[in-house]
Amino acid sequence: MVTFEAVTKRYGSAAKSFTALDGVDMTVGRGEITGIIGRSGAGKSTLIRLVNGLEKASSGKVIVDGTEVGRLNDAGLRGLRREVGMIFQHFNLLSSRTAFDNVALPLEIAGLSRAEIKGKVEPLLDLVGLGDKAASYPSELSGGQKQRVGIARALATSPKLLLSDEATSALDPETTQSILALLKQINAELGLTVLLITHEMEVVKTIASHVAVIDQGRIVEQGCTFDVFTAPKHETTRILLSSTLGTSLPEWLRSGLKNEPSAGDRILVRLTFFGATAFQPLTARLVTEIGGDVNILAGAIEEIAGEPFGTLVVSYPAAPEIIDRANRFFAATGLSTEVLGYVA
Ligand SMILES: Nc1ncnc2c1ncn2[C@@H]1O[C@H](COP(=O)(O)OP(=O)(O)OP(=O)(O)O)[C@@H](O)[C@H]1O
Repeated sequence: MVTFEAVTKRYGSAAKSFTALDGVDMTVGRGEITGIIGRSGAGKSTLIRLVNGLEKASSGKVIVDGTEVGRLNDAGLRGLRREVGMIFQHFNLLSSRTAFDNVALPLEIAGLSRAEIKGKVEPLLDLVGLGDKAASYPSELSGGQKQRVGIARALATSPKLLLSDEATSALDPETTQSILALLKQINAELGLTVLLITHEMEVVKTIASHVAVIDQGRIVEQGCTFDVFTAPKHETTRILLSSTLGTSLPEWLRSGLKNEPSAGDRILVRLTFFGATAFQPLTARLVTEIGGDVNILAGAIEEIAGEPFGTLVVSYPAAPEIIDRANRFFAATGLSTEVLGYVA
């Protein structure tokens, strides 16, 4: 649905330019929800603004549904923006208009009659759960309700693609979840492709089937969310994920970690459970296997893109025969493990 081919975007003059995107190659599959994550200033907004033609690539191609955005004239860009809806962090509603009239705005601009507009806006307000708020002004709505109006407005022109620019960043966690559920529902029911940018890993983990990680204007990693989140390859991805998944070590453990064991030390190992191993009582078997002296130090089970994923940090004596027994057990069960270090 969207393809970036060697896209570079420079801001400023030739004499003093800043490269915001640097050779981006990326694909957003039709009907999928794709998340782009990255730190502040990584280039996320620039990337999304290239998709609806608010910015122009300095080189390379951005292709949306077969059309190269950089080649469109003004009329072409207006057409593109009817095909590409957008929602924003601060909703961008007109405070002088009711919920109904905010959703109606793009249809008024497109020249539809009042009856046609009514026929479109009412079902959209119902879809986003605001059928009874048509006459309310933005000041009378909660943040979540305002974003629902924003979503209805973005859908008014029946776009094929929805861009979301930090759409849940101003919302509390519960409201965030309800908005994400709505986006997921719209994606499933209308077959709408969704491209969202966020600095919240939780958002990507909850709804995106695919993810791209951007760092200093470059895509450093991309793929299925489950694969990228459970086996991140790039350091930036690991850092971004460390605060979200139960994969980070508590400070009290991290501060005492050594690279080499001394006599009597314990080894710290992170076990990762997913797929078939997620539902087996492997920890209990590990305890039996190595003779009982296993401590569970940290752990979490969560869902990534709808699949269970668990991590557990355990320690046991760093004696060679015990490490051997544990390693044989890990190999036999297919558990994914990582030695984190040694503690006294
Ligand atoms: N119009 C502009 N002129 C000059 N530099 C710009 C312009 N827009 C963005 N930049 C710079 O390009 C870089 C990428 O900005 P961008 O807004 O795309 O990042 P971002 O990942 O969306 O960040 P944030 O999450 O903070 O919004 C930043 O260093 C920013 O300062």
